[in-house]
Amino acid sequence: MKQAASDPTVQPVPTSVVEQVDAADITLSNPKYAVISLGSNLGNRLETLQGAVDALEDTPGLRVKAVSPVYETEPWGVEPGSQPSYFNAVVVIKTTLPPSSLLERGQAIEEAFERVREERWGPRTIDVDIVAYADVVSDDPALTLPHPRAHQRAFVLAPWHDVQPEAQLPGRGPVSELLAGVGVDGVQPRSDLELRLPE
Ligand SMILES: Nc1ncnc2c1ncn2[C@@H]1O[C@H](COP(=O)(O)OP(=O)(O)OP(=O)(O)O)[C@@H](O)[C@H]1O
Ligand SMILES: Nc1nc2c(c(=O)[nH]1)N=C(CO)CN2
Repeated sequence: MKQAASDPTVQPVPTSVVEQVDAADITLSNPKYAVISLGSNLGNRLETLQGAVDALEDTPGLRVKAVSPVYETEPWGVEPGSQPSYFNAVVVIKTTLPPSSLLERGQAIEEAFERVREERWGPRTIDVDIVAYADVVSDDPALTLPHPRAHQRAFVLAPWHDVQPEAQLPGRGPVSELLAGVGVDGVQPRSDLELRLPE
């Protein structure tokens, strides 16, 4: 209902709030694709990855569009043999959540699986990384987009390439070329295992 300009109960809405609401409206009517990397090297790795896929699909404003094959991968960035091997997979989603809310949701899923942060690149029940969000490029340390190490990681590029062979990593180029550059050493498809796309 339109209020009379002289109505003393009507407070002006600050411009910053109007901008935030407008931004949220645009996001809501304009879902974006994003790519999420999942990794686990502690506990029941396959069950944990499936739990993370299901938790993503249970998120309001988020639909899982594709789930990659499962790979068994050598731990990256640490002394060889110092950690159990990982199971890795990539999930393509469509979402109305802004990047910051997607990060929060990923961190809540990590907490739900009792991930403990002890050392950099330490073993973990589950790691949920945002590889890319639409064509957003940002160097914010709290959420760097695309993920700052995704282009160096065969455990991200190989499963992503399986589900989106034509994909591009914003600012870095075609996933197929990045994968050819890093090679697939230490990254084995586990075709005996499968993650389910939630119904
Ligand atoms: N694209 C991103 N996806 C997830 N976290 C990110 C991203 N960019 C920045 N971060 C920040 O990185 C912090 C550390 O994340 P995390 O503990 O998962 O790192 P890690 O998985 O051990 O290592 P890596 O970042 O190399 O995968 C998070 O608290 C988060 O704020
Ligand atoms: N193989 C493999 N290595 C890693 C992984 C991972 O998911 N798979 N995650 C890391 C931190 O995100 C560090 N190293």
